[in-house]
Amino acid sequence: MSAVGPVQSIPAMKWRISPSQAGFTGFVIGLLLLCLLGWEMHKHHGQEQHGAQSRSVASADMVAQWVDSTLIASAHSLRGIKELYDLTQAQPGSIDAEALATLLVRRRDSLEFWEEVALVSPSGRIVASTLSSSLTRIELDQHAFFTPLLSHTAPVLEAVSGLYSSETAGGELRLLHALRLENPEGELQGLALARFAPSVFADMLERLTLNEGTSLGLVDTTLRVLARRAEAGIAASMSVGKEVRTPQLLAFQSGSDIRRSWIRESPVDGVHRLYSARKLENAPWVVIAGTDTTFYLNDWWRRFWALMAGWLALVVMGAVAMRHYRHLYAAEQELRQHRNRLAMEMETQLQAQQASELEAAQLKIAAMAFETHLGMFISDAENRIVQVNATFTTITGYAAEEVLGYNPRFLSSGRHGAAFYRTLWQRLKAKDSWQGEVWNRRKNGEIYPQWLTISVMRNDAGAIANYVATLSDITQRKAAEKEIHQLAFYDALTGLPNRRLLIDRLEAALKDTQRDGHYTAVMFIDLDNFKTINDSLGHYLGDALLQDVARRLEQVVRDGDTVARLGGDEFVVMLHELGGDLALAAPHAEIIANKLLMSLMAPFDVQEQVLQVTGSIGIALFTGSEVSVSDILQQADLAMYQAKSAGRNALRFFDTAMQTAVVERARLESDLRQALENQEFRLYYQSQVNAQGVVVGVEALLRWEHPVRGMVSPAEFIPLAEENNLISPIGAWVLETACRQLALWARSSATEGLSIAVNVSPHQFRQACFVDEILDILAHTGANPRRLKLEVTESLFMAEGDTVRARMEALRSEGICFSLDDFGTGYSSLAYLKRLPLDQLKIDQSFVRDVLDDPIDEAIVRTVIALAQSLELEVIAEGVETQAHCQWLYEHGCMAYQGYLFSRPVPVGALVVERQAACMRSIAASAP
Ligand SMILES: Nc1nc2c(ncn2[C@@H]2O[C@H](COP(=O)(O)O[C@H]3[C@@H](O)[C@H](n4cnc5c(=O)[nH]c(N)nc54)O[C@@H]3COP(=O)(O)O)[C@@H](O)[C@H]2O)c(=O)[nH]1
Repeated sequence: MSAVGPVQSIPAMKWRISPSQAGFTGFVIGLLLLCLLGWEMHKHHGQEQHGAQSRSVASADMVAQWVDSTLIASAHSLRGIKELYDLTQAQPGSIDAEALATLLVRRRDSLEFWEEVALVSPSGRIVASTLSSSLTRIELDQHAFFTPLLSHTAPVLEAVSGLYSSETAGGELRLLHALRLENPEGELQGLALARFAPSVFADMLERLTLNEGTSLGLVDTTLRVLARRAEAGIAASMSVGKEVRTPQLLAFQSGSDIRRSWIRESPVDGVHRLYSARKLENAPWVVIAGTDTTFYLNDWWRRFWALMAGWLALVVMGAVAMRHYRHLYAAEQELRQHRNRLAMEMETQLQAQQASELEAAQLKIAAMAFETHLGMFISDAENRIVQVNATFTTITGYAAEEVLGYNPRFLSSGRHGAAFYRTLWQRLKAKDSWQGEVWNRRKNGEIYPQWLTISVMRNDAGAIANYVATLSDITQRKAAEKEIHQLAFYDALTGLPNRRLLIDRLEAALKDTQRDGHYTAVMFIDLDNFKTINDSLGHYLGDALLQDVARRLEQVVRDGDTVARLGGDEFVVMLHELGGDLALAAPHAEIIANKLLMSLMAPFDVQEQVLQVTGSIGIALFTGSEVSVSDILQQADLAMYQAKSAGRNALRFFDTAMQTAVVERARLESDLRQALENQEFRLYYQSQVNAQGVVVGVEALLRWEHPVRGMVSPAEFIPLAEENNLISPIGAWVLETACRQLALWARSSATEGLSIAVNVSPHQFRQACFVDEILDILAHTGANPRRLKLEVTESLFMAEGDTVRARMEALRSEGICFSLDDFGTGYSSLAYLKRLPLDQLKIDQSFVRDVLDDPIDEAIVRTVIALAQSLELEVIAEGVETQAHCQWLYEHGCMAYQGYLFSRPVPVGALVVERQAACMRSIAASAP
């Protein structure tokens, strides 16, 4: 029995499409789907390209800003030179070429990348320069670069050259930065020129972290590479000078656009890149940043192949369905005569099957789209998570089963307050979408930044059905931004704000003071003996010391104040809001400056070395006045030099007299260089007597007979000579003269027993050839080494160790004696008294002066005498001016004296070597 009812003949199937129609329809759907995918991929390609372009534009902008800031610093220093030049013009004859050259050297050394600077007259004559070669002129008219600077009509005031081969740099490629010098009428006075190597930009690029496939380059006007760096690890300096002339670069250079991007093969390494070029503001150069196209299209290709695979799967399934359909259709044809009900049932089944297959295929595509490189999660209307993708798990560390059903708030880091989330929800509900930066917490507790996009999905009735959130981890981008900021505005060694950030803050402070009338103080700090430490103990230790100094300075000032490092051992402290009353602001600044000096004076324990440094501070105060930032820094700089001249470890406020003093000092320095050659030095002698009044020796004291100023005190010119490395030739002259005198005295019985004490500066002693030089002088003068005494000061023993001791012992073995000068004024360590081969302690005159009135000085002198006795050293007191002083010293065990009581320092002809019997007799008589 058949289970089916009577079979009805199936009417001709007017309502159902034929297999060919279905095939055509499937083909059209497939094609439409393909177009949809094509459109989507095209859009995504555009987004990727846009993203890569934005990144390369940002890199080019950052490097351009950086290079510009370097050129601004250079221009700033050139203007400083111009001001110097203006000063010489305002006071003709106030400063000669040599003094000017000395100031140029100081200027050049203040900017690390400057190699040489020069002042050139309009005719090309070198007025002053830091060049050590004998170059006297530059043929300005033979170099097109100088033409616009020298023009009389609409001249260019400042210019930077392209690469050129510098003769004075041994034919190496160099760059020039030039500033036109004009008088107030705008007439050409000359040029200030600074030469520097393109490697400054290569060094900058080396410091950047490059992403995979990226390149950075800087080209000059002739499209030659100044510096280039590609991610492949080629050093930034390797392609310098190479020409990179491409049609795109030429068109961009001649056009008016500031930025432009294009895609092409690299003329340097052949890599296909998207390039973004950017013109500089301060030089006719171009910065080019490139991104490898294969790198940034990586994701795009992955997504393309995934969608294509989905589409192919759908096509295959459609084909299978079609085949099935054709069979059914044939079967239907055969069963046309069967009952309609049976036919209807079969058709219903067929439709249901088709629908479920199509639904399955669609779900598969949706699932594939969900698995993108972005983290995604979907939550329901109550904001409970219903689905997450694999990237979500990668970013947050949470697997799907750990988060399903939970409110996403468990991801919060706690960094955003309630107001942040309130605003987020208000915007989301009003606009159905929100995006922004959010700090969230990973499963491992790490807090990280992410870019979050939330979209609202509504049902047909308009009610919220789901929230779809996409998130990307932007930790690396943030780190890169931070690194760029750190490099651009902070000193790499100490982490302090650099010159650029300091100038920004000074400009802001200037505006603030104009508004609120409060005073701001700028303090220029220079370490007094840093160069010596750096040269003798090495740069590594010097760097560590600078880091410690930076920390100490920071500890003294308030959080809102600024401590910056300009380079080398130069620091600047800026104190804000010192009030509107100068009478209060100045003392306040002075108190802080004294605290800064004190903080530097405490010993530094650097890599197991105990170092002693001091600083000199120059202070400039300003409020809403007409001064510029550069004026303020210059004023503080001048005041700092004043503090140095005042004996270091001191502070000075800026005043206009300083400017004159600086010029004066430069002139003295220049004269000092000529003094030896002009035979202006004289050696004076001051007698040293024993307790019987017998003159046992003399101290040789240097005098400078200046042709205009008369006698200049050694206290004034010895520090200057030490600073300018003139102390060695001067010291050698003193030793030579003293030894000749010893040899002369040896010929007479009245003077043969006299010794001469010669002052030796630590700088002189530290010269590697010092011992050989003395032995040579002794040999050719024929002086008896046993009559030569070298007076050294405690500062020689600071951080010197075994070298000093070895040299002292070498000289001691020849019979030369050592006296420790100014004893008690330094840190008077017993350790070196025991270790070093000393013969005599010299009590400083500052203690002797007040020994009768000041109990502290009295105690110090007693202690020094006792110390000398216990160490079996001789002791001599200097500055003995009265008989009372001499008597006190005699009674307390000091048996040798030097001072005005016996003789002032006099030329050798006026020296009295007979016994000073009168004063000693009365002392000995009254002694207990
Ligand atoms: N490296 C070198 N330093 C030198 C040399 N010659 C001198 N100097 C140092 O210069 C400083 C100043 O020296 P000067 O002005 O010569 O003063 C010396 C004496 O004139 C002075 N003195 C001596 N007796 C008295 C006195 O009774 N009263 C008084 N008020 N002053 C007196 O003291 C100075 C001696 O100094 P010292 O060397 O510490 O014994 C000075 O530091 C010199 O060292 C040189 O050739 N090389």
